[in-house]
Amino acid sequence: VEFAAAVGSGKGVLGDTKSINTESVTGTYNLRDITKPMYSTGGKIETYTAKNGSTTPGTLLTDTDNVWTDPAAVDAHVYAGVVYDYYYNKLGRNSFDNAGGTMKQTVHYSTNYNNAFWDGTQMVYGDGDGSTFIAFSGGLDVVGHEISHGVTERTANLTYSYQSGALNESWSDVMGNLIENKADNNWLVGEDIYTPGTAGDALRSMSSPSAYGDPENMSQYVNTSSDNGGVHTNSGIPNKAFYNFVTTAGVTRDNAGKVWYRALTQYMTASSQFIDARNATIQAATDLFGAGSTEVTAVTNAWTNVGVV
Ligand SMILES: O=C(O)[C@H](CCc1ccccc1)CC1(C(=O)N[C@@H](Cc2c[nH]c3ccccc23)C(=O)O)CCCC1
Ligand SMILES: [Zn+2]
Repeated sequence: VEFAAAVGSGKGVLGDTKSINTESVTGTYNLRDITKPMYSTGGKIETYTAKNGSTTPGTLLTDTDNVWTDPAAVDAHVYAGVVYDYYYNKLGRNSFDNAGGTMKQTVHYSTNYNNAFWDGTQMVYGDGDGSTFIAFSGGLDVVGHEISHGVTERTANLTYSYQSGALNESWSDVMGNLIENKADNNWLVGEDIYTPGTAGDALRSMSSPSAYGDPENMSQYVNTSSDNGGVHTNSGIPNKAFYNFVTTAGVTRDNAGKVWYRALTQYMTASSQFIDARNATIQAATDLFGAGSTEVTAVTNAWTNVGVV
């Protein structure tokens, strides 16, 4: 068969060896995953390299022996598959567009690029400068965060500024955390790719946003025009609300994810403010678990605790 699914191997950014879904094409291998349900309608996961330039998507990565030696590419590819699986299996969503759209990502964007982003159609990952950051695709929560921007854009499409932008940011942090699902119930964001020389630090904390100088109550909302109105800072308030909700006795991580996803896709809109997110998550929990449920009580208290009432 000319185009066949194959399984290769390679080391990720943190040096861990993992299997990779690739495509074999007469004597060479493409970094293309054709094993997902979306393949029935042509959807794939494809990983490209910008070769330290800034043209995307760049060049589809290939390899001659299916043993891959580009850690940033290995993780971008494998983690995109993990994100696809979460949305498909847990939330019934078929790729970022819910239409089985091919997921593309580009690694080695620019030089020493200390960031990653969703560009409206694909994920783009920098390599970091090696001291403040290492390759951004090495963080599963980061990959989940970026792909979730694609989900948000195709659903509520929360305007990326001020309160709606902070909600946009928070929903990406929440989904990234749910997908990463670390055993130690880690509530940090970007911990795997931030400051390789310092253990235990991160970009943000969802359980204690204030540990990183971010607000965790409406009374601490930061009025600023920088960073599109502080979207990466004020996200601490809805992030803390989610943390409150998911850590309430009787609320599971899977059910919390269902509530957050239903709120985003059924009730929130581009101009939603924090109060609208409160109402959307209460309504979603009511839809899913009933008016007097543990989940409804928990989510109501979660927002009240952060001063969104
Ligand atoms: O997706 C996002 O929200 C962030 C994308 C930011 C961006 C937007 C547009 C063009 C370029 C970059 C990327 C991430 C982020 O939170 N970035 C923060 C923190 C950060 C990363 N690298 C930095 C370098 C300097 C200052 C802050 C940062 C930011 O851009 O604020 C998300 C998870 C990890 C990286
Ligand atoms: Zn983001």
